[in-house]
Amino acid sequence: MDSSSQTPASLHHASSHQAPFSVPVVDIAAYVTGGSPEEKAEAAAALDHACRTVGFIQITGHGIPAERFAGLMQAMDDFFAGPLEAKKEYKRPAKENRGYSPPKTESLSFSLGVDPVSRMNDFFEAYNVGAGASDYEGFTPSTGDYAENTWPVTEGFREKVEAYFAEARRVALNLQDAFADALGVEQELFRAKSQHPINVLRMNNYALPPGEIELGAELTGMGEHTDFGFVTVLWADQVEGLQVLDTQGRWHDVMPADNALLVNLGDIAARVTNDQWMSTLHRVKPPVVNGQIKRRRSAAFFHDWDADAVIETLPGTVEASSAPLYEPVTVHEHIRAKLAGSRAGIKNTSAVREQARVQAAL
Ligand SMILES: O=C(O)CCC(=O)C(=O)O
Ligand SMILES: [Fe+2]
Repeated sequence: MDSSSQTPASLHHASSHQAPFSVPVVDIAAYVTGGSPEEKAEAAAALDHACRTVGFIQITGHGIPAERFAGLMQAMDDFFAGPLEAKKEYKRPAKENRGYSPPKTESLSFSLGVDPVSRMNDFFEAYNVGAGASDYEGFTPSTGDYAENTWPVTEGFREKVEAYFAEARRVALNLQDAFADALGVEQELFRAKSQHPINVLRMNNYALPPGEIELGAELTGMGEHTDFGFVTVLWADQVEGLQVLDTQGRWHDVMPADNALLVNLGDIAARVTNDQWMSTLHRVKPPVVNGQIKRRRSAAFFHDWDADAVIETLPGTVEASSAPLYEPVTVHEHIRAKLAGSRAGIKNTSAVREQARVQAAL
């Protein structure tokens, strides 16, 4: 998998005695097209191994047709190419997590309560869409996690993005069933927590206009963070920039293999498994070539469960002799604390375990 996962040369000497870092490739077709019990068991075992050791996976057999990806990329290109002032028309209050986020208005490391290394906000710009209350029939939310979307006038944007959103959501649900099998719990247990899931698609554009880069400055596309939810389905350009922290505290560049989607676990998965599965720290530092950022795009679909679902350890994940590592918390409370950090600059003080891992990184 040389082309999909590389260790920067400067890290080779430090890690030469360890197994090389790679993000496992798992074919999930059995869960997409209804494979045999044996095929499902094989995929579930491979997912379980990846979730215990890396927390990032590359999935093939996801069943998303090429034209859905092409549509998503086109929609992103058409919108982000517009002038900043026009894009700012689509800004929404931070707590709604919808619409346009201009460059340098968010700081993901604050979601962990960690100061950004550069003391500057992250330079990505993003457009967020998500499940609104009206998407769930007969549902009246008691929290503000289900804001309706704002759609830009960009021609075709809404249709293309909605079409991709539906596919990514389906993949997240296929994975959720596979994860239940991998953990040896009833699929119904996770489905019951996903009656009206907080689902968000964040389309990220890492690009800075020429002249905005101070060479030598510590530029961060997106600061180190763990994702907040259960599972993230991540489409990304095959351009370097995404870096993932391994269990030894070292960062590694990760690029998706041809036709693969990246998948990573979020905090909910780590909390319900009492950290047997990993909510892996990651960040984005796109390469600077000839004084210019090499443009990179990504689209992260977050499947975050219902706002009122309680995040607590699954049966069998806490040994009789040990205690749960996290207090039970609702999805709403957990997501609020993280978003207040990244989008409103209020340091999250409830991410003690994740914070310690960032600080231990080399
Ligand atoms: O751009 C990427 O590859 C990662 C994006 C990401 O981590 C996120 O949106 O949470
Ligand atoms: Fe992320």
